[in-house]
Amino acid sequence: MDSSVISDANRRIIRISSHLLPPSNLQMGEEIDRCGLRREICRAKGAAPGSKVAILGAAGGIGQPLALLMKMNPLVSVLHLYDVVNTPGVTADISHMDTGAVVRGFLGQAQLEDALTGMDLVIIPAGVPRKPGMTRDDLFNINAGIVKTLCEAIAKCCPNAIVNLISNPVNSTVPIAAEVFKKAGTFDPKRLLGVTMLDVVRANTFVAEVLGLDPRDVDVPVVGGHAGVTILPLLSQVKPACSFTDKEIDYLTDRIQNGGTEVVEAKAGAGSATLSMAYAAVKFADACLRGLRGDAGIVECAFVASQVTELPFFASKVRLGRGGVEEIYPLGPLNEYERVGLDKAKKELATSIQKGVSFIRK
Ligand SMILES: NC(=O)C1=CN([C@@H]2O[C@H](COP(=O)(O)OP(=O)(O)OC[C@H]3O[C@@H](n4cnc5c(N)ncnc54)[C@H](O)[C@@H]3O)[C@@H](O)[C@H]2O)C=CC1
Ligand SMILES: O=C([O-])CC(=O)C(=O)O
Repeated sequence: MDSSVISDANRRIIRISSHLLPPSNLQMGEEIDRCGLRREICRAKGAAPGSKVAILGAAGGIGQPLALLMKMNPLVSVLHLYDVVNTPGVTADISHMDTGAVVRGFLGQAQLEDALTGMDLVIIPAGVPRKPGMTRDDLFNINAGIVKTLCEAIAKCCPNAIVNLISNPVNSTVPIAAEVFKKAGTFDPKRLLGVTMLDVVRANTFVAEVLGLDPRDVDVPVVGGHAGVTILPLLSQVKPACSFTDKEIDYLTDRIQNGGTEVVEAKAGAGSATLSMAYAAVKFADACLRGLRGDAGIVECAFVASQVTELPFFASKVRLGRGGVEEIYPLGPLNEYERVGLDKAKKELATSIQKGVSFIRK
């Protein structure tokens, strides 16, 4: 086991760079803080109110800024950072922030169960990102196995946690997670949410640009899924109420559906959206945490098990509450342009969902 990681579960605590405290100096059961002092010397802090949150893939391009932003979230009392690489450094760094959440790092498969035990919310940005020329589905072969392994551990260690799944292709990874949970007997459709918030964030931004408004005042429902034509912005339902020319509708639909590719191409091989995704993930996680706390009227779009269409999973507006997804809203009236888009979206989604399901059932 790597001893350079902060881990209460092993009663082994190192709060500085591991090179200052060689792992070989530590015995199981020893508790040492940054000055080499035993932990019992430090005065105990009462348990802070708030939720316990784990990020799986916390050392990655999304994971690091996501960890930073979750450490700043006052609804978080404990923040567990898990990855297969680099968590000691990320954890040491983030843990110096003078905000309330207690941060602990976990490195490698051997510490996955400790990372998950007791968590209320698990956010998963683990997995490989796209390079130019790839589709999200091209990530399936690697990311499907990663999501499977992580979800098996969630089913075992925190079966009641809310899961926010970011890893692509979301249209397939959410069905994979559902199948893993079903196999383990822990599936609760209210608690598994594919994160499509970045599509909404982009849609709000691009629509606000066209309308000459502040994006914070704009609300665009984006339904369907999270890849290409499955990303369906409902421009007829934008708030505040407005109208668009045909040219604006074509431009906005194309830009929203291909926002991810725009970033992948601009990064030219260095990955996909990370900073805007971390922002979107935190916006979504914060909504889930406010729901868990019992706040009323929290509505966001997410890719969930659904009966809104004939497909078993679909992204649409959902109301979040203490149990996770408490209500799934129908799509509302669609215009002809959106009905055509919906048919295209459903066709591709059906294939992607089936691919995820078959990966586990095979
Ligand atoms: N849902 C959405 O809207 C979006 C999804 N994504 C997806 O998020 C995923 C992550 O993207 P980035 O952070 O940019 O990639 P990245 O490569 O920078 O980071 C991924 C992290 O996952 C870790 N990882 C790999 N295998 C793991 C395992 N078995 N357990 C735990 N951690 C593991 C890696 O070590 C790495 O630190 C990609 O699949 C990407 O396509 C990206 C942007 C938006
Ligand atoms: O495009 C990608 O590969 C990453 C992603 O999902 C997004 O930015 O929407």
